[in-house]
Amino acid sequence: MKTVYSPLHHRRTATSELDGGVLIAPHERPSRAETILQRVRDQALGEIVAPVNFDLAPILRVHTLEYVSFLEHCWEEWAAAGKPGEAIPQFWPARGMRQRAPKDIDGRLGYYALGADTSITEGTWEAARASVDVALTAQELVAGGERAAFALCRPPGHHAAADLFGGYCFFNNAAIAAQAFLDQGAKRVAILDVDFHHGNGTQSIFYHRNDVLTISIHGDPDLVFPHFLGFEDEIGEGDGAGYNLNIVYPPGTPFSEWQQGLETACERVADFRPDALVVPLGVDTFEGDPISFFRLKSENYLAMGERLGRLGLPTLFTMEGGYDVDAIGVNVANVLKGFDLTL
Ligand SMILES: NCCCCCC(=O)NO
Ligand SMILES: [Mg+2]
Ligand SMILES: [Zn+2]
Repeated sequence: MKTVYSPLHHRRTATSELDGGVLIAPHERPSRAETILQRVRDQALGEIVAPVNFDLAPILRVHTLEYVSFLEHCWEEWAAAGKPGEAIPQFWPARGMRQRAPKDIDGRLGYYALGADTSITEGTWEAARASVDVALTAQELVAGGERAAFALCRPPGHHAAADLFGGYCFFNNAAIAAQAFLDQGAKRVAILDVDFHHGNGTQSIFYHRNDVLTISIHGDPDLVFPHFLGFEDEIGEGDGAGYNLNIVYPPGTPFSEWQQGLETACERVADFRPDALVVPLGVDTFEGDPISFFRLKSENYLAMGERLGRLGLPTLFTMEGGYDVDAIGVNVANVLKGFDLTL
């Protein structure tokens, strides 16, 4: 399958991530994308394609104008305020306070952030836009007849909601691509998130709709980020009731357990009869991942890809998490290889 990649991901090179009370070198770093790209090339998985540049219209089908404008101008406002470090939120509209975006940049950062783990830096806007272009270019390949395409997105997207950033995400690449399928005539799209973390942004974007089925298999939010969404009783609301499925697993879950969730998810996708499948592909389910607690092994990603391929659907993969940089290339390529075995 083809891979879409943009070197503009390098414009997102943050130097600080708040973790454990200190600022660390971010887990979500440029070497992740470069390692995956090298493995895709070494394995000759398919052509590497540069993205087409899209305007804001597809982004605004998912994200609010106020939020997009905040992201575009945040860094310049932060720098103009004379702040010494990277733009990191400190204050939130907590319970009992007014849920509105103030004028001050500190207040605006907290209003639009779901956590303090994700800084905004000079170049973040450009990299996030390019990551959307990568996803939309891959979506066009699939809509144009390719059985599957891999959007090597960086920064990732599945934690980003209509007006929220965090968990290293700014624009929800997978949601924007899913909406593009619908805007081009698809009746139903399924999103099956295999990242270790709950795709809270994706869930909330489509929570009241029945034209997008959102499924996520992830670590128990009672024990891990995003902490406040992703529980199994979240099934959708209104027209969307029954069109959201969360499958939650505990620490130490091996592939033999995890794949039962994948089977449940795939059967739900098949029942939904979508015109396209979007797979937010995080490989932080890996046993060596530094911030996660599942125990998948590299060879398991072949079986993961093969099961997804057996759905027989036009499929778009969007890169999400995975922070064992030594293993990320092998693990991502194994999903794509396993998928291609079913062609
Ligand atoms: N810094 C808190 C954890 C962020 C998780 C990022 C991720 O991999 N999401 O899928
Ligand atoms: Mg997931
Ligand atoms: Zn993740």
